[in-house]
Amino acid sequence: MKKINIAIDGPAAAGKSTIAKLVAQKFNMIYVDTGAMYRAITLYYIEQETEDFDRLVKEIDLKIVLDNGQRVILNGEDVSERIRQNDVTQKVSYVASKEPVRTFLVNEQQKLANEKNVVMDGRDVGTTVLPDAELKIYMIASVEERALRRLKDNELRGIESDLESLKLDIERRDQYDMNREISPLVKAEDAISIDTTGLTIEEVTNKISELAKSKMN
Ligand SMILES: Nc1ncnc2c1ncn2[C@@H]1O[C@H](COP(=O)(O)OP(=O)(O)O)[C@@H](O)[C@H]1O
Ligand SMILES: Nc1ccn([C@@H]2O[C@H](COP(=O)(O)OP(=O)(O)O)[C@@H](O)[C@H]2O)c(=O)n1
Repeated sequence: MKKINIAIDGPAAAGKSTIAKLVAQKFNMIYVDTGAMYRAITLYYIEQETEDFDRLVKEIDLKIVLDNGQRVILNGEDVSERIRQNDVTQKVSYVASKEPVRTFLVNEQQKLANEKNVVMDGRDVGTTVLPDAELKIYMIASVEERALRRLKDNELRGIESDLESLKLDIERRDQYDMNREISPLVKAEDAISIDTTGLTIEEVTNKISELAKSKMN
């Protein structure tokens, strides 16, 4: 079987990470959550209280541990759970729109995918990080369904939220991500769109697995 890279992009809470993780497990590939990397820099931004993004990316000590899921280590501390909190979610799209932040992380992500065999999810993976990925998916779902899914996620994680605010937050973040100047969220021309509204996790995983198999042969 041929080694390939798979890029999964799309708006907030469309199911990208859930499906990317399962597809990676199925084919013994490495799963990379690029959103978590933007979230980690955002946490550092909140802690440092500075708008000097050049300084932030120079100083940051960010380690991505890629075994069995992904752990994010910021300055020696595992922040994998912390970066899901509301304060980070509120600011992440702003921080992710800054040029030094994007240049730094795209470079890190390209290094992670250098040997192929990764399933990487985010907003600009198919367009910017891995434009040569063998399979590109653009995953969408209705805002209502995405907000409901995130509500359940938050309940499980013990994060307080309500449906209406989640819907507003998802819409606001999508608008910001789609309209920023540098590598905005957009479907790559050669990406395959999958609308997961009303589909089960298994159905989406199977669909993408079939596509992946056809690229590996
Ligand atoms: N068909 C589906 N595809 C993907 N995720 C689904 C589906 N149905 C329900 N979910 C749930 O929706 C949530 C999606 O969140 P996540 O994978 O973090 O999305 P994203 O990475 O796009 O932000 C998960 O809790 C997952 O269990
Ligand atoms: N490749 C990426 C991944 C995330 N991001 C930014 O990081 C934010 C958080 O990404 P995420 O994947 O954790 O978002 P969720 O949909 O999981 O909440 C997004 O809203 C984008 O602003 C990005 O700009 N480029």
